[in-house]
Amino acid sequence: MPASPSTALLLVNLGTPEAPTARAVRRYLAEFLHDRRVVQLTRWLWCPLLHFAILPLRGPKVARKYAQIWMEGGSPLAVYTQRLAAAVQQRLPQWHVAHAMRYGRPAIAEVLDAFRREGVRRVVVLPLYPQYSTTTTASVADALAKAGAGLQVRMIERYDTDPAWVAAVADSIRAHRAAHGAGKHLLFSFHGLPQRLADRGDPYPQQCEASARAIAAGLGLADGEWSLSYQSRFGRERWLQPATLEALDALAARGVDTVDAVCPGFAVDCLETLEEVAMMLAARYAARGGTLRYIPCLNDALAHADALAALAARAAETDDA
Ligand SMILES: C=CC1=C(C)c2cc3[nH]c(cc4nc(cc5[nH]c(cc1n2)c(C)c5CCC(=O)O)C(CCC(=O)O)=C4C)c(C)c3C=C
Ligand SMILES: [Fe+2]
Ligand SMILES: [Fe+2]
Repeated sequence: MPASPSTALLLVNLGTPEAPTARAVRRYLAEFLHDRRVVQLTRWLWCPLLHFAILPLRGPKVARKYAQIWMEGGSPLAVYTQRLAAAVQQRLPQWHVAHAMRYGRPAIAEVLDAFRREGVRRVVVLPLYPQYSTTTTASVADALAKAGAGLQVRMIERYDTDPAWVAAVADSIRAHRAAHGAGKHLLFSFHGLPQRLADRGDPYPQQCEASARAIAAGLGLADGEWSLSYQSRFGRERWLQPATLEALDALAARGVDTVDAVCPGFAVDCLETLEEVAMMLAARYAARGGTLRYIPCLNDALAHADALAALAARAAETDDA
């Protein structure tokens, strides 16, 4: 695209609490879990359950988890998303690059308002979810439909097998293994999803499989040297299988003493990678006599920023064609 100051790139992530406190976590979860894309139960059933059971119980419990990973600048998801946007801005000097959160702040609507005030006319929106899901990517599209009036908005729906992104993840795994030693097995752990949504056509699991296969191929791994699982289950219904916790228990039972775990569904590190995988699941693996080495997300790595900037530039060129 002919780069012009009237074009902007908006990186959108999920959102995260403003503080590691029960109150802030309740506020964040209340907005998140009222989204019908995320929870589809009818309101009369879901609202009492949410307000009188889930938020009061989960607020303090989850706040304690956030407290363990909190960074000087805030929640890791917020800090790394901000740094990633700054790194992408360096690669696209002619563009306005900003980030927003689907839940909480900076809100998508407020960033789009700022763009309008700055004279932006075209916005490429890149949800920081490599794999499309109705629960995440489509929810960003909903927010854009409400807040995007007067702007020419183009959303990048997926980048699950984008060659530059795949190479960036594969290189980060290779570098981590070179520095810390290679585990006997590489586990790709993706955020889970209710099986019901996959049965209704959510393409998320197929795209997770495509990402894992492409990254494993980039690393030259044979079939038995890697596997895929789904983490972060919420609620009681059946989620995608196999669950990461059970996959790790099975690897431990097989006597696999060192496992490398990587989470290529998460653009940046967050509660689900840093607390659940790198702390909780690693401790559980250690209790079974093994070692789980967590390989961080791409975060604000140069190769990540390059891959996302190239995706944005291509999306804008497609518009011009
Ligand atoms: C209610 C069900 C949930 C669905 C469906 C879901 C899908 C989904 N989520 C992500 C990415 C992230 N989720 C994060 C946290 C998180 N997710 C849920 C629930 C669902 N997610 C909850 C309740 C929470 C909050 C933590 C908790 O209470 O356990 C995060 C991390 C946020 C942070 O602040 O660090 C991310 C990122 C994807 C990609 C996805 C679709 C498949
Ligand atoms: Fe409610
Ligand atoms: Fe989630």
